[in-house]
Amino acid sequence: MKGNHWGYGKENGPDVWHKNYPVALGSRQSPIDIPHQVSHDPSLGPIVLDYDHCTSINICNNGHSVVVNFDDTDDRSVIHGGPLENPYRLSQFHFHWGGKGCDGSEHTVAGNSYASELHLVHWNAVKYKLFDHAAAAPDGLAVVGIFLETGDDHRWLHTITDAMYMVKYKGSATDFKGFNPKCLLPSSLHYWTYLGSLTTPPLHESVTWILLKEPIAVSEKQLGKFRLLQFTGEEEDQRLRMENNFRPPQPLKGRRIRSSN
Ligand SMILES: CCCCCCc1ccc(S(N)(=O)=O)cc1
Ligand SMILES: [Zn+2]
Repeated sequence: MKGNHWGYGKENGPDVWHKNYPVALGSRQSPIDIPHQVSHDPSLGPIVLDYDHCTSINICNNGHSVVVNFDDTDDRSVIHGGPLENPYRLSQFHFHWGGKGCDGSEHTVAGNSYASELHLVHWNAVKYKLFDHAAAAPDGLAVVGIFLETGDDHRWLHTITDAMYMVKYKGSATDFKGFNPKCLLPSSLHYWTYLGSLTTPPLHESVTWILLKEPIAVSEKQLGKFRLLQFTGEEEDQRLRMENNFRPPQPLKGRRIRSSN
């Protein structure tokens, strides 16, 4: 049996990650709860997502989530503005979700969870040569978080859920070209922002979080397709349904959360 790798089960879940990743008990961990009252910062400009020339490459199951990877060898898809001092390159996006009828977002808003949370992961290629370097630096990453709530079918999400049959097992991947994540954005780009961390090991405290206030609607049927995925590989005896792959909110430890208008 391979080492006790981290996961979301009883034996290897968020409550024990600190054993192998002591930063789990650090001072800028994510996710967090966004309280009712957040200071509005008029100096915070709008976030700009320049994804018109983005190039998606593939969709894969990494044993923790379903991930769509992008070509980030140049500045073809970047975000800038808002709290960011540089443009940050889009590297990948992925989701976190719950079980049947259970919520699965990572961040919560005034104690309320959403059904799921989409993370658009970007890195500071101005200051760092490689994603892995940026992922370990305090100003290395910028992740845009979008809440998913259950409602009508999402007109563009089906292109992702339809591909999930091809990546059911951990370690599987398939081509996924021509997808522009702009189609997953809500109508308003109003956001909350704070300094935090990766929400999975290695839990590096390297993320400027930008959480969009407005959720997008997806249907229960579409969410159900996420749960066809498995944490386990095709060759493993255990068949573990991929669900509840979220870390609960962590202590704020005095951090300021700012709100765009
Ligand atoms: C040195 C390699 C680090 C790989 C970090 C991969 C990763 C990216 C984003 C997130 S999340 N859920 O905070 O958006 C978690 C993990
Ligand atoms: Zn994530």
